[in-house]
Amino acid sequence: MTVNDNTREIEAGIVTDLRDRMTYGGYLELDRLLAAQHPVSVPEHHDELLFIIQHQTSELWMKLVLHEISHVRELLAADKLGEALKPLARVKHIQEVLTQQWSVLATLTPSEYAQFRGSLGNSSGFQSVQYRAIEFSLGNKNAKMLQVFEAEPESHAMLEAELARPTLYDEFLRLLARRGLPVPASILERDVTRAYTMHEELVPVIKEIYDDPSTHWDLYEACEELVDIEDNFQFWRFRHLRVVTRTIGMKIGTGGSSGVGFLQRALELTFFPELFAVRTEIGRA
Ligand code: HEM
Ligand SMILES: N[C@@H](CC(=O)c1ccccc1NC=O)C(=O)O
Repeated sequence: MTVNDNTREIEAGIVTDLRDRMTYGGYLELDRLLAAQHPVSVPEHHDELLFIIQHQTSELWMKLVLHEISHVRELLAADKLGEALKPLARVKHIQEVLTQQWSVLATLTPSEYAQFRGSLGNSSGFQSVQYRAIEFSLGNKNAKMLQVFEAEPESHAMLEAELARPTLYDEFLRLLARRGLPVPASILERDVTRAYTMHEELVPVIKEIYDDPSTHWDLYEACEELVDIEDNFQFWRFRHLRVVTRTIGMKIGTGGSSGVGFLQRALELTFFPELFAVRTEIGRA
């Protein structure tokens, strides 16, 4: 019964005796999750908790991105393109959350950050193994990045495995070839431990899809999902760059890089070059 005291009645059916039952906190291991925020500044700076949580939530979403990209690659290898479109769309939405989230950290002023930046030592996002694995899985491979993880054998092994694995785009192009599209052999046989680079000969193959979407509808849809994913990746990089610029200006990074200049150069990278190059050709004779 709702009495007019603006209070919701707890229904009789609601389980309140939770001894020996699965609970919310138990299932989610919240005791461990919520005990993992340890500011290192002394005295503790109020805003360091924001900094930690922004990174930890990003790492949780990155874990899911990797999980989904792995799944998509397995589905593509099994010729299940239709099924792969759902997890691919999920990746895109996670990226949107990750990009939106920058606005929370942007409330950190340069003065506040300067008060605890010194406590971070040489730690840096550059050392994020999951971030590097996502970059690798999308085609931005670089064996030199493994050096950073030599002191962390598990991370090193994970990244080494990712380096050797065909990328999302490799799997997609292999599927195109199995579908009868004339994907050049030089691409299908490429050394997958190297960064993917532009292959001009692939552009007319992709153009076949864009010139006749109804014949290749699922391929067409997949190409556009990949373009969304590259766009979203660039939006994340750009937001990072802007937050870094407003927070530390032109200071060098804690990881030892030049800072803003180094991050700026990442904006020149591309995962799926032919999917962008084809746009110049569409509608041309
Ligand atoms: C005030 C906030 C931040 C500042 C000032 C900052 C600054 C920097 C700088 C200067 C670098 C270049 C490497 C270095 O020399 O340290 C870097 C790299 C990186 N940061 Fe941040 N960062 C911030 C927040 C974040 C957050 C919230 C994340 C999310 C996980 C993140 C992830 C990364 C990643 C993945 C890299 C490597 C990028 C690449 O290799 O292109 N950063 N950051
Ligand atoms: N590289 C940043 C420090 C930083 O942002 C950071 C430090 C520890 C863990 C993650 C970080 N995030 C991104 O680089 C800086 O130079 O201020």
